[in-house]
Amino acid sequence: MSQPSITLGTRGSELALTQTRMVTELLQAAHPGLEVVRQIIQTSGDKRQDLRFSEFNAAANVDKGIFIKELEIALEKSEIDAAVHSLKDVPSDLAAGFTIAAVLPRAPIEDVLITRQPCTLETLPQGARVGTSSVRRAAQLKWLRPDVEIVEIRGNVPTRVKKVLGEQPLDAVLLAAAGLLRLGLMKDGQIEIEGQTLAALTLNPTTFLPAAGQGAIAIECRAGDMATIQVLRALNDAETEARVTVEREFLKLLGAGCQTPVGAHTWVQGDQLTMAVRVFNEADLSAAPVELEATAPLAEPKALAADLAKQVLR
Ligand SMILES: NCc1[nH]cc(CCC(=O)O)c1CC(=O)O
Repeated sequence: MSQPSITLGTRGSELALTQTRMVTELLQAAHPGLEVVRQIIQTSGDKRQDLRFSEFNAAANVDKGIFIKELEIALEKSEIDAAVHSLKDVPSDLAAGFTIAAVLPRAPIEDVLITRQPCTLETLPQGARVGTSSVRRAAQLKWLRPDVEIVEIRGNVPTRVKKVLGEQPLDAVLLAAAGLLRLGLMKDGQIEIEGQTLAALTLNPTTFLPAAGQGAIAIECRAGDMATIQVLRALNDAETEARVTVEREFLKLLGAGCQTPVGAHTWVQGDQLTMAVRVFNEADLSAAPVELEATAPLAEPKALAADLAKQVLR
């Protein structure tokens, strides 16, 4: 009898490979004897790391799934059975014919402020130069600290961390805690990189709102592939699923992509799900954001998203 097997597609970045290793181990634990094969696929997002931030955002706006399109093509051709993604990078309006079969238990959702000396958003030096590749982070930081200068940075996570080192260093960079933790770069409020120690302040998600889906790993497959869906479903975390469903549904109802300046923070208390959102005006990032919060039964994440989206669009 041939051994059952599943082929996982992934991007080739260190973070993507780490996340795929996590999925592989969880699949093998849930299904003893299952063979898990890995296939690395380069995406157009990986090829465009040389583009400037604004050009990249323009490209990403036209083509929302810049980090996932090639993986979906491989799924369509049955070259892979499932694709492992950072959910944050997956468009909220998933292409037809695909489904997110499982989301892993969520990692910390917060953003992190990385500096050479310990520092907060309040004590960042006047006029500090801060690197980010996210309009959501840029808009929120400018809102809290109008004096800072946002510097567009690109590249993978370690490359971005290193922007606070070297010859003309930035004063700070902002990155997701999840990626730093998964890469083993951050521990006890510090980052160790190239023999240097940096300060890493985890930002309170009620003050600095994370991206929808931040910290969640999603596994996507063909919507009609029931055998694969069943295998993947064993890894799904119900609470994470409810939270990311409301966050992503909210983005979708706003017609927003991964580059839209929207922060969303969700939490679960008993059988109640709450979401706080902060929505900036894409055409005028310096305008005051709309800030709202609402609660609904945990079992009705889409109703909660619709309620908040209606209020924002009003
Ligand atoms: N867009 C890049 C990206 N996609 C997912 C993560 C981190 C891991 C996560 O949020 O799940 C990152 C890097 C970052 O924003 O710091």
